[in-house]
Amino acid sequence: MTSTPPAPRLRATTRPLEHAPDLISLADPNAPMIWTRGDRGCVGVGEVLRLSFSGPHRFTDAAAAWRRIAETAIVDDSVRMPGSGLIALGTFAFADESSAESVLIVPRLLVARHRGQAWITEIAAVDADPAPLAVPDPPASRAWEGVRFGDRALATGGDSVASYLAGVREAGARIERGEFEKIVIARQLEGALPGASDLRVPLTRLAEHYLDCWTFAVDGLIGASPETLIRSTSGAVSARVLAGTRGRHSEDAARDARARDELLTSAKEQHEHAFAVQSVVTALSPHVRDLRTSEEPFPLQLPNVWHLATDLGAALGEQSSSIELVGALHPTAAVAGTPTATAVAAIAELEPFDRGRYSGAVGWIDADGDGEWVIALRCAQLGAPDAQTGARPVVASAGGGIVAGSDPDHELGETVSKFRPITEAFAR
Ligand SMILES: C=C(O[C@H]1C=CC=C(C(=O)O)[C@@H]1O)C(=O)O
Repeated sequence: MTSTPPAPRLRATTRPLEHAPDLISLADPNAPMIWTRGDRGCVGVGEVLRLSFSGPHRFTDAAAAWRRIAETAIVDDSVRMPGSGLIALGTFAFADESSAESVLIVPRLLVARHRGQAWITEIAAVDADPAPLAVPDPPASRAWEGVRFGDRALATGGDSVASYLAGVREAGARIERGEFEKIVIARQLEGALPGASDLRVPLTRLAEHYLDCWTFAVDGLIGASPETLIRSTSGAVSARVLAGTRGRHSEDAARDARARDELLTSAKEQHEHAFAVQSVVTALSPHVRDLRTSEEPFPLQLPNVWHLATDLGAALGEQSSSIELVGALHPTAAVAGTPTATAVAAIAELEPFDRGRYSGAVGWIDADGDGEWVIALRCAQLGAPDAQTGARPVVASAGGGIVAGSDPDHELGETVSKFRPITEAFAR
């Protein structure tokens, strides 16, 4: 279960920078710590504190541990922007039983920008010597040979695509029998990243192509997610719910427009989307006031897919930190199903792997508990380097919502579109 060392007392000092540096270029090529979207975001350099959590109480444990650290910290912040002062980046596993660690990491230096403004934060134990408040030089470029992905070998030795299709068919049969209404079934790809690869290459590609997504790298989890689980800033809360997908046809404008219109008018996709919105509204309602949603689902255009999207806004009704809100919302019907508990139990039965952090949460939290968290989608997890070759395993995951009438082959095609951000970013 969760194990946390006694929390050191931290000091965080934030000062403005005259120029906004290129964030990704400053990241550690081997272990990048990045959170960025368009002209906003931050890069962490070095690590002062790492807290690990696991099991069913990982969110409440993390919220409590962070509250203790924030309460005793000395924060000297002359910038006062979202993401200035004391910050931790984090990633949380999908399943209560997952063997993947959930972590909060406090970087030693954090360089951040928000539109035209930029700043630097130095964080250390109160009794440690302060580091200079200067932007470090970008690390030298390294090689990039890329990753060739293939279907992930099953522990049982079977065919992973056949196993995915069987899982989708079985899910459909259970929906017909009335066991649940919606379930999200995923599959995995795997590859090997050569030793000494520069992970700033795939991160730059993700950030440049997926402008409506948060590009992230936290503890080896790398991706670009379009789905905001929760953003909380000074009492205002927002979220973006996605469910319902069509692959893009960027080479053929008429076909692409048909795919979008089909998505908007499909009763099945609207039904699948409604489950996801309802799960967020139900989970968020006890924590907020004045909850409002966009009138109708709108088409969100990404380079690889169209999604049905609904934006939510509300006022925070009580003193919940952003991690507590993540814990209340997770897992939404966009990654689990409806009803939640039945769907989660069936996922454990029908998917022949531990999802790890895929479809969990990734984001950041500040000393006031404010933060931004997305659902960890369109992502891959890097493993430990091989002792001899230095190569690291990379596992990518993608899934889709199954409702009454879902077609297994269509669902398989949808996962191919959802893998594209990762397979293309990690290509040679
Ligand atoms: C589960 C995934 O996507 C979710 C988010 C948006 C649309 C989805 C869908 O249409 O099925 C999924 O609910 C994934 O990308 O692996």
